[in-house]
Formats: sequence, structure tokens, C-alpha cells
Amino acid sequence: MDSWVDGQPADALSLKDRGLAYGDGLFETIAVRSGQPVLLDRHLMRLADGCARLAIATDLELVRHELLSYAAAMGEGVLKLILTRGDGLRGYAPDPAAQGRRILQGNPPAAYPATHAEHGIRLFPCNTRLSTQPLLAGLKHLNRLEQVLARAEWQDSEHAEGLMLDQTGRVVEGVYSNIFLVRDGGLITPDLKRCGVAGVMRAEILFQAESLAIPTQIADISLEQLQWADEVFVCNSVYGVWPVRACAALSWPVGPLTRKLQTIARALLDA
Ligand SMILES: C=C(O[C@@H]1C=C(C(=O)O)C=C[C@H]1N)C(=O)O
Ligand SMILES: Cc1ncc(COP(=O)(O)O)c(C=O)c1O
Repeated sequence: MDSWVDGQPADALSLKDRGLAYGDGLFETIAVRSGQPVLLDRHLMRLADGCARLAIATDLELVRHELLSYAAAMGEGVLKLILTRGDGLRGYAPDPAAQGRRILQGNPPAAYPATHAEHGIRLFPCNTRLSTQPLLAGLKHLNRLEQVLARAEWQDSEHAEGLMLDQTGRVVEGVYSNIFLVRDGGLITPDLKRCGVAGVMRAEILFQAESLAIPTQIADISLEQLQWADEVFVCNSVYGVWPVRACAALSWPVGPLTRKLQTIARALLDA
């Protein structure tokens, strides 16, 4: 399907776009099932937070309308929205009058091996560490060089995802996922106030767990805590939940709470 720029079919973009020049923008990667964007409200909430924190001007109702129209035309697949600050001249200073540029791209459904979800995955222990930047923490902004470096650390198919730590060695997230630990029947996921992307699926899992009276905790997590977890899983808004079986010398069973939340995520993504 053709990409759209500001609501119109397009196959080119201005060379002055600040997304290209400085990574000055945000993105959302959204699963589309039966013509509907999955977890749309959560994606729009994160986008609105990003626009407010970066002071990018955009009409979020128009964005919603375009996402719905584009998804309806796509049917099935993965829809990527890139929202940049629009054009700029040389120099970092943003134009206060700039209007955000909306780019929509349709991709086929993700084709991950079924074994990732069924039997679990191995995480590659990435050497690339995440930098601390509270002003950007949680946002899905366009500056993703840390993830690019981390993902380039392994090429084998034995590892489906990587584990990323911050500068002090705290567990933060996967390269393209968030991480959860199960301990004594409850969930723990890293606090993302210093770095990391606050995933849409992470938010949904926390919500679903709370409505099932499963205790949840958002906290700093050490490698030692990871070692003592009863179960570990990763999640994102495209594949849902993958159990984690191993990371370097650590290993975990695929447990019942992971399976329960995986079933809930799958129901959302298969709807
Ligand atoms: C990096 C992108 O999006 C992330 C990657 C995946 C995936 O590969 O499963 C899913 C969700 C996204 N947060 C992208 O370029 O779309
Ligand atoms: C660095 C990072 N963390 C977490 C996620 C998961 O986010 P979501 O659940 O919104 O897909 C992603 C998605 O790509 C990501 O790139």
C-alpha cells in the first residue's frame, strides 16, 4: 500500500525534514487486524505525551482519523506512523510555528517464528548500554541509535531479542520490547523514568494484571533480581508476549503467569 504524507499518497519526503536531520520526531508501530489499529487509544496517548514534551504541534484528532482510514484500507499488517516536527532550516532551533508532518507506512504482518511464542526465546546480553535522559525517557522518539548498535551485536537466529541495561547495570528493556519478571505470583517491570520506551503492550499488561488482581510493581531491577525471577517475558505491540527461557548463563521456565498474559495479549492482537 502507498505511504501517505499529511494525508496524501506520497513516495518522497522533503530533504529539509527535521526527523531526518535530527531525529526530531516520534513514531508508533501499530498492529492492524481486520482493518482496525490495535490498542489505538494507548498509541495515541503515548504520542500525545511525546508531542507535549517535545512541543511538536499536531492535530491528534486528525492523526486518529488518518490512522483509522489507513488501517481500514490496509486490512492486516503493521502500520507505522512517523510524526516529525516538519521542515527546518540549518541549525537546531525549532520553528515555534512549525506543524508536525504525518507519515504513514503500511507493512505486511510480522513473520516471527511461531516457536518464539510457543517455546520462548533466548535474550542476547547486549553490551550497548542505554543513556540516562529523563527528558526523553518513556517516549518513542526517533533517536534510536542505541537500539541500532544493540541490534547489530548479534546476527544468529538463536537470539530473538537482546537485553539492555542502563549505565549502572540496571535492567531496562529489550531492544524492541519491554521486559517483565514474575516473582511470587506478582509482576515487576523496570521503572522507565531515566531511559527506555514506555511500551503500549507494557501498559496494557499492567492494566490487565491489575484487573485480575495480580500484584504489579514498577521498580529498578538489578541483574541479581533477574536471576531470581520465577518467570521472565518480553512484550511489544506487534508480537504480544514472548516467554524468555534464557539470557547468557541464566535460565527460567515458561510459567503459568506468562502463559496467562500471553493468551490475553494474543486475544487483543487476533481480534
Ligand atoms: C522498530 C520498529 O518498531 C518496533 C519493532 C517491533 C518489532 O519488530 O516487532 C514492534 C514494535 C515496535 N515498537 C519499527 O521500525 O517499526
Ligand atoms: C526500545 C523499545 N522498547 C519497547 C518497545 C515496545 O513498545 P510497544 O509495546 O509500544 O510496541 C519498543 C517497540 O519497538 C522499543 O523500540
